[in-house]
Amino acid sequence: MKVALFGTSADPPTAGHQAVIRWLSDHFDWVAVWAANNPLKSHQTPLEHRVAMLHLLILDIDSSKHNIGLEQELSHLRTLETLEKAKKCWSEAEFTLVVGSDLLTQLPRWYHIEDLLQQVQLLVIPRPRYAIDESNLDIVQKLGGKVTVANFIGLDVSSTAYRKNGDLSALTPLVVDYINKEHLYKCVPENLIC
Ligand SMILES: Nc1ncnc2c1ncn2[C@@H]1O[C@H](COP(=O)(O)OP(=O)(O)OP(=O)(O)O)[C@@H](O)[C@H]1O
Ligand SMILES: O=C(O)c1ccc[n+]([C@@H]2O[C@H](COP(=O)([O-])O)[C@@H](O)[C@H]2O)c1
Repeated sequence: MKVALFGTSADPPTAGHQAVIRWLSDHFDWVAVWAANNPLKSHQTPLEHRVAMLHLLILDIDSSKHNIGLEQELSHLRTLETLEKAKKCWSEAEFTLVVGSDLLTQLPRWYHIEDLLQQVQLLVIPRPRYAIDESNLDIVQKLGGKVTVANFIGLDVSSTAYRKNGDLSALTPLVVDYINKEHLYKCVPENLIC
């Protein structure tokens, strides 16, 4: 059984995350998704809201395989700990850690990255504005990464584009409704309540 592991800070989750998850659903037996805090970043919204938005984002995906799970119990600051939890859930699985190409430069700073890379396949999703640089790939491979680059290009949207510029095209309607209902991200230009 091939399990894709896709963690996100989901602050907020975007149409870009949704497109990645949809693509993973077509290519894996099971897609495990969770919202996590990132020890290398600060977050604007409490994790419980980010989980709720991620749930709405996944609900909206029409997957004929019904193989997408919001596996919030996997959430941890360190992906190595997430993997340990995943191994308890799916003892016979082959795990593929999924990251966008922007994370290639960050990965070497992750906790015990060599241990992690030894135990998973690494799938990199090309992302507009983050060209895959051979030297970054090389560094990850030297750390033991068994890297595949997906034949799928992510959307040109990001959580930052919403937080900083109020780019609503980054978000899906259910997530926009949730943000409005819960009065989140009050300082983004679109919301004008700061
Ligand atoms: N549009 C996208 N295409 C491909 N991968 C993406 C896309 N958006 C996010 N990802 C990947 O999803 C994972 C979670 O990303 P994250 O939640 O940090 O989104 P983000 O838009 O980069 O957020 P921020 O702008 O806050 O840094 C990372 O591996 C990231 O590379
Ligand atoms: O293991 C680590 O040291 C580590 C460092 C930074 C990020 N991560 C994980 O990477 C995933 C993507 O994070 P982000 O902030 O880019 O959405 C998420 O599951 C984080 O918990 C993990």
